[in-house]
Amino acid sequence: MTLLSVNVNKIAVLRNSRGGAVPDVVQAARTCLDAGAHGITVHPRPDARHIRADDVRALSTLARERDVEFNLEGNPFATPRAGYPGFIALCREVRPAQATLVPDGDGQLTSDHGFDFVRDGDALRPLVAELKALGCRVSLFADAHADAGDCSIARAADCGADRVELYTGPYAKAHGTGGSEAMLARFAGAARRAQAAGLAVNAGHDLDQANLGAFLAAVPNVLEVSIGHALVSEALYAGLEATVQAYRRIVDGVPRG
Ligand SMILES: CC(=O)[C@@H](O)[C@H](O)COP(=O)(O)O
Ligand SMILES: NCC(=O)COP(=O)(O)O
Repeated sequence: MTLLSVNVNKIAVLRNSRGGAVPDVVQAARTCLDAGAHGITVHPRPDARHIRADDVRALSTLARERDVEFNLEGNPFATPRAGYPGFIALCREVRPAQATLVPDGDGQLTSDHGFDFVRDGDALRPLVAELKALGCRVSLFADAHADAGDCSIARAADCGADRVELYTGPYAKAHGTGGSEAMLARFAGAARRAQAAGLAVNAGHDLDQANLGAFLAAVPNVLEVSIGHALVSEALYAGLEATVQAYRRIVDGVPRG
């Protein structure tokens, strides 16, 4: 079974564009949960361009009230600054059910790569251990490399992680082109290598209603997808409740009518 975690970053983008409190990020998250989302994801960034520390606290409270998973994503190596206490500090404070570590540069437009587990392993290991001691499940953002070479995804297990989140941007880009089948085979291989190393598999980035079904059909045992940009965009046309319900039908494997 694949769980749907809705990323509400983009609700905060809209709110911040006017500097007020509308739209309400917590109300949007509540609507998603009421519509069937299994959890909520946010990825606060050091420049606080969308989700802010206070949003993290409020959404964490909502997730606890609703007994659903709160997935906090971010770069554990980003420098804290005014308004951004740092990813690990936020995890210490709110203890998310899942902490997903992502190797983004501070000014990056969006996430576009996973960890290099050979290079980053020694730095990740103590952070993963601390997060697990806090009670968080730990997932590491990972590329689906074409082969099982030195940067093999299986090395995420040596860092102590519970899961990897496959960075699905390259698949989304290839979807609908001639390269889609090869890309799906690449992701299925990466998932199998991770699972063989004892890691469970999540996936996310640029997944949408058009590409999600084929991904889940081809890649074995994806436990969770986190989806934000496309879902919030599609909700502009169809409404948030109906859009979340449409994603639920896809992750639940309900054939499209
Ligand atoms: C790790 C990942 O793929 C998402 O968290 C994505 O980066 C969302 O971040 P933005 O909403 O800032 O693009
Ligand atoms: N981890 C991926 C995520 O939370 C949402 O990514 P996107 O759907 O906004 O690209």
